[in-house]
Amino acid sequence: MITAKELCGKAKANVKEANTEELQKAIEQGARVIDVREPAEYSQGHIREAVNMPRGVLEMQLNQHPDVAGYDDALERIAQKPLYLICKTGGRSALAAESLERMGFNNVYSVDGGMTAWQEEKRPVVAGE
Ligand SMILES: O=S(=O)([O-])[S-]
Repeated sequence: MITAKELCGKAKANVKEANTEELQKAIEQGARVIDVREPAEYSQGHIREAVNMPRGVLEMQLNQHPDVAGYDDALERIAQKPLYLICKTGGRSALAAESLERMGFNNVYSVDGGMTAWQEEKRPVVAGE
């Protein structure tokens, strides 16, 4: 048996991580951001450019991302740009990144420190849906 913290630690060791500085630059360059927290957490404060797809449904909903929804090759399209996953502190996003890598995505980053770091650094957030 391992704890959730250990599970996340193993995932973090397996995936590419980015810090908030790198995320901010990536957003400026057009990268996509998916916030994998639950809707109630997202609505309390999120990055303006982030689309909410909770970790529990991410793999199933990815082809419905607003940038690619409706295309037969939605997943191939979403894979064409770097994808940054963010959660509260970087645990769920690492698990989610691991899963997307298993689906064949190789340009996926988990944001280390998550929204906690983003907000501690006073980077901009918006509330609501
Ligand atoms: O997994 S978590 O960092 O959002 S608590």
